[in-house]
Parts: sequence; C-alpha cells; structure tokens
Amino acid sequence: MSAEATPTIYKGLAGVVVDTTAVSKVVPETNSLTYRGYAVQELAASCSFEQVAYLLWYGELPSDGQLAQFTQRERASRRLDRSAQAVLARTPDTCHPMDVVRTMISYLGTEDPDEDATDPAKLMAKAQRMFAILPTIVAADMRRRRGLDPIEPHHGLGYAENFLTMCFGEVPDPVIVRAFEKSMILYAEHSFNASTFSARVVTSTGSDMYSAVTAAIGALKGSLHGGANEAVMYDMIEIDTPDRARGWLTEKLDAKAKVMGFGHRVYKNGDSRVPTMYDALVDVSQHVGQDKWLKIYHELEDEMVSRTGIRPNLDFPTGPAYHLMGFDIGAFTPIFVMSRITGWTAHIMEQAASNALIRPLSAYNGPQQRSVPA
Ligand SMILES: CC(=O)SCCNC(=O)CCNC(=O)[C@H](O)C(C)(C)COP(=O)(O)OP(=O)(O)OC[C@H]1O[C@@H](n2cnc3c(N)ncnc32)[C@H](O)[C@@H]1OP(=O)(O)O
Ligand SMILES: O=C([O-])CC(=O)C(=O)O
Repeated sequence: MSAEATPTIYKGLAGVVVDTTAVSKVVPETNSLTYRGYAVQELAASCSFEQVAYLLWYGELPSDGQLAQFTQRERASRRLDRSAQAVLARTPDTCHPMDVVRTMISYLGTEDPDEDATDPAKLMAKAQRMFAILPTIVAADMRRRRGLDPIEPHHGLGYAENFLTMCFGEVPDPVIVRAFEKSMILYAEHSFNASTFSARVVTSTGSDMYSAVTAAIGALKGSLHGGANEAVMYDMIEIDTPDRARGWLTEKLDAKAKVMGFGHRVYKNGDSRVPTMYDALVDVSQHVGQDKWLKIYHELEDEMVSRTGIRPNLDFPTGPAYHLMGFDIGAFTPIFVMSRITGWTAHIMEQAASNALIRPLSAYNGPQQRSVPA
C-alpha cells in the first residue's frame, strides 16, 4: 500500500488569502484599518454611523441629499410588525439575547422571501431593512428582560439616539451618544473575520441574505469572536476591585486559560481600533463618574502585556464602556450585530456579485477503508 503524501494543513485557515474584497483593508504591520479607503479613526471622529453604513454599502460617503434619503428610508423601516412582535414575545427570556436576534432575523426572512438571491437592488433593500429593524429588536428584548414594555422607535431621532431612547426611555447625554456611535463605527467591518466569512460561505451556495446573516450571528456569538465583549465584563465584575486584577490574571495564565478581550488572529501588535474605543471609554467613565473599570482595565492590560506581549482587542474597552452606558451584559453582542450587519451585508453583496462556491478540502485521518461486518 503506498503512503499518501500529507498535504499542508492550514488549521483555522490562518494566513490563507481566500478572495479579494473592496470593503475594508486590515494592515497589521501599520496597525491600520480602512473602510473603502477611509481610515476608521477618521470615520469615528467625524461621521455618523448612518454615513459609515452608506459608505460600506455604496462605496462612497453620501452627499447631503443622499444621506437625507437614506436616513428617511431607515427611519421609516424601524418598526416591527405585529407578527414579528409576537415571535419576539414568544422567545424565552431565559435564552441568550443573541439567540433572540438570530431567531428574529431568521423570522424576518420568512416575511421577505426571494428566489433570486443575487439581484443587487433586492439585496440592498434586505440589508437596509435588517439595519433599520435590529435596534428595535435588541432594545425590546433588553427591556422585556427588565420587566419593561418596549418603546416605539422615534422617527425624529437619528440612529444612535433612537436606539438609546428605545433602551432607556430618554436621549442620554451627548457624551454617551457619541461614545456609543463610535463603538458602532468601529465594530462595523473587519474583512474576513469568522462571522463575515460564515456569511460569505452561505452566500456562495446561492442561499439568501437572511440565511447568511443568521449564520453570521451564530458565529459572532462565540466568545473567541464577538461574545468576548460580554466575557470581558463578566471577568471585570468577578475581579471587582483593581487590586485583585493582577492576581486574577496570574491565575488565568497559570491555568493556560484564554484571557478574554486580548489577542487577535490578524493583529499581533495591538488592534487598530482600540485607541479610539479606549478614549471613548475614558469619556464615558468621566461622564458617569466611575473609574473602577478603567483602573481594572489598566491593571489587566499592564500585566498581560508585560507577561505575554499580548495586547487588548476592540472587545476589551467596549465591554466596560457598554456597561457604563447602562446596557445589560447580554445585550453587548447583539449591539455588535446591529453594527456588523453593515459589513456582513456588504460582503454578502460582494460575494453574490462575484461568486465561487466556497468549499475547501480536508485531509482524512480516520480509519482505513474496511468492510461492514456481515
Ligand atoms: C471582535 C473580535 O472578534 S476580536 C477577538 C475577540 N476574542 C477574544 O478576545 C478571545 C480571547 N482571544 C483569543 O482567544 C485569541 O487571541 C484569538 C482566538 C482571538 C486569536 O487566536 P489565534 O490567532 O488563533 O492565536 P493563537 O490561539 O494561536 O495564540 C497564539 C498564542 O498566544 C496565546 N494567546 C492568544 N490570545 C490569548 C489570550 N487572549 N489569552 C491568553 N493567551 C492567548 C495562545 O495561547 C497561544 O499561545 P501558545 O503559542 O503558547 O499556544
Ligand atoms: O477580524 C477578526 O478576526 C475579529 C475582529 O476583530 C472583528 O471581526 O472585528
């Protein structure tokens, strides 16, 4: 029997380039991230989330007239119809909120079926429908878990202010609104991360956009990806006081456990988005008058970097920032979905427009061929 040559295995597809994309560019060597050519730091400093969503979908920043039309459409599409409200009400409030978001996107797909999964205008309409409606779902789910009735979308308010009002009953201070909006811009897009790649795999089979987004939500939920923003906050709550942070970290590292909010598959010298989100965390901490989480942040970062050289990723500052803004921890990753829906759907449209079925190979390492016993 001739021994087969063992093929090279790219475990986790690490380092493998599988396709081109014009949506965003991550350059770890220069710590740079651009959306359609614009540095994410500049977008976070001077754009609204609606402008960035438009950029990701259409490839250019909108003119005033284009933005007005775009936001008008978004504001008109925020409401959940009665049957979708009923589906939401029937999901158990004991499940993770990401399960609710996943289920609701899947349900919205049943209301909006399309045989042709490649028509660009239809794909764009579906993307913008999910973008407009997700905040209503996330806010309503968070409130019902608090025993509160949902708050209807407010058509006079922009995306961020409307979402925050649907969560908390009033427009918060501009410091909070701006910090939240920055987080949305930073979370919007990041090339072929696991959830985006999942969406592209589903799209590559000719399946529909809701199916692709449902798969992406499932991938984002995991704690090695989007779920890390929640895990970071649970860890900080467990640590509780800054003086306990270094001991806690030592125990984790000695146990060979992964420390949530640190490390990245692509960035090995720090995440390009962290400085902007860190500044937003400082702004929120100062506004709320609570610096405990910031102190724990510093202790963990110092100890982790000096012991391992591994730096924080975006989920590290976002976790405590969302906590200080008043969100329940279970809503953190659903909020990430509200943002990443823009990047996911931009990639789905790109995949659909230039498709090849995504189907890698595997190297078999199970038993040799054998006969079924008689
Ligand atoms: C928005 C986002 O999705 S950002 C990512 C959010 N995820 C997290 O914060 C979860 C914690 N981080 C991790 O688990 C990892 O850093 C990942 C999954 C993000 C990236 O992992 P990979 O690229 O596969 O790196 P890999 O696991 O090979 O790590 C290389 C080495 O660094 C270590 N390492 C990497 N991240 C961490 C961490 N957070 N804590 C402890 N050790 C770590 C690994 O144990 C490994 O050590 P070894 O060579 O001694 O085995
Ligand atoms: O790029 C990745 O692998 C994970 C990430 O930071 C993101 O999706 O924002």
